[in-house]
Amino acid sequence: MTPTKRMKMKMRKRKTRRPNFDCTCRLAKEVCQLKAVVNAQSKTLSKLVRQMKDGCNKDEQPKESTLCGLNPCLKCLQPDILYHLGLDTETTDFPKVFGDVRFVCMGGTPGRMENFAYYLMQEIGLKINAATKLRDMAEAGKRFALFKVGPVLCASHGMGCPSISILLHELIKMMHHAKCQDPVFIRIGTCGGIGVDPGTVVISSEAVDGRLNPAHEILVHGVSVQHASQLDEGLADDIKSCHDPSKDNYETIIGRTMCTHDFYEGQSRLDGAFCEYTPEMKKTYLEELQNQGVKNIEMESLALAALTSRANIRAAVVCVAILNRLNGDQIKTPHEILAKWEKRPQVLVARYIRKVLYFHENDSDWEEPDEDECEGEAPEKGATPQGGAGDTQNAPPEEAE
Ligand SMILES: O=P(O)(O)O[C@H]1O[C@H](CO)[C@@H](O)[C@H]1O
Ligand SMILES: O=c1cc[nH]c(=O)[nH]1
Repeated sequence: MTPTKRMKMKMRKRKTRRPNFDCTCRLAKEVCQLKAVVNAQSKTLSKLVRQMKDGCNKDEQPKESTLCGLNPCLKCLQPDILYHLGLDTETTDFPKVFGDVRFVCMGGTPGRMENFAYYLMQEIGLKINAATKLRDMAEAGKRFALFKVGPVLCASHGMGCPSISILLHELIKMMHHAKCQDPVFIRIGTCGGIGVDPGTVVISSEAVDGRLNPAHEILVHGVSVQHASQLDEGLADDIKSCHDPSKDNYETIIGRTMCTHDFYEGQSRLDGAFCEYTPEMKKTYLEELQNQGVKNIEMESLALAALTSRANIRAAVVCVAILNRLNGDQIKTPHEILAKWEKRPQVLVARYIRKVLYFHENDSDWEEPDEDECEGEAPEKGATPQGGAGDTQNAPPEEAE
């Protein structure tokens, strides 16, 4: 047989085998996915059994939350009404419903946070089947969206410090009433980069205002009050360590974040409805920010940093830069690319949460699942989990970008 004939026959054979191959591959993936979920759940079960054995005589129910510095009058509010979340302490048993919360993740839009909740469900092994539906727990408040995935709350915060402040007051009270222990608050968002490539993930070391002052200023009784806006350095490092340069084709950096109360003039844009400065003045200002170690600009970090540190809550801000402000103001990147970039902070934070939930110092069998075997993006809401051929000991397979 001539080499060309042999090749043609091989190709024909390959073609006829393809449907079978695809089917086996899909089946194998589904089996692995299921295996991983079962593994993750049996892990949680063993942990519970271990806790039961270890701590039968211990008092398991904490008496108070670990939060501090809160309003002393909270105990007099019976019920306490969290108006914008549409929840109150009379009709909801906070310790029962929210007592297990360990992470509170926030981002600007309800859609992003709903997607993130579904993604997390899969990543932390709580997605039993593709039809699992999440309920918006703050629907009655008609302001913010709130989803709960096991120990993780996912909330939308709208735009700007006034909006996120209202959410934070109510979430912090929720953590207090629910007697939560050491909850960690993380904002996953978008930002304008300063001298960084679009698509880069910036984790904030601290939040500063337009004067580079690391404080969130509010007016109380007409008097200016400033609250320090430090963020948790260790947490920022832990989240950064979840970036894997060999697999993630983008950079993750830590730097100062400037937080403004406006997207246009506050961020020295030239494309707002009003502009009373020159392009040269803008250039000088942004370059000064860059010289001072500012890596990005967004609009909520000051309030988040200040309110959480007042309550003794560890917090982080993880944002993807959707443009480099040194190169322009308008966001021209196509929507599909923006949507891809928006998932980068989510993937990083999901990895961090998985690590905290599934890694126990005493466990010798911790094994990061092999991401090479998992293909695809973080899924859209309600989508069937894809990829995940990794057979893991502890956690379900992780979706890679
Ligand atoms: O991507 P999100 O979380 O909405 O955050 C950023 O995007 C909004 C401006 O477009 C501001 O809220 C800013 O902080
Ligand atoms: O430039 C930007 C982009 C996103 N969010 C901001 O606040 N500014």
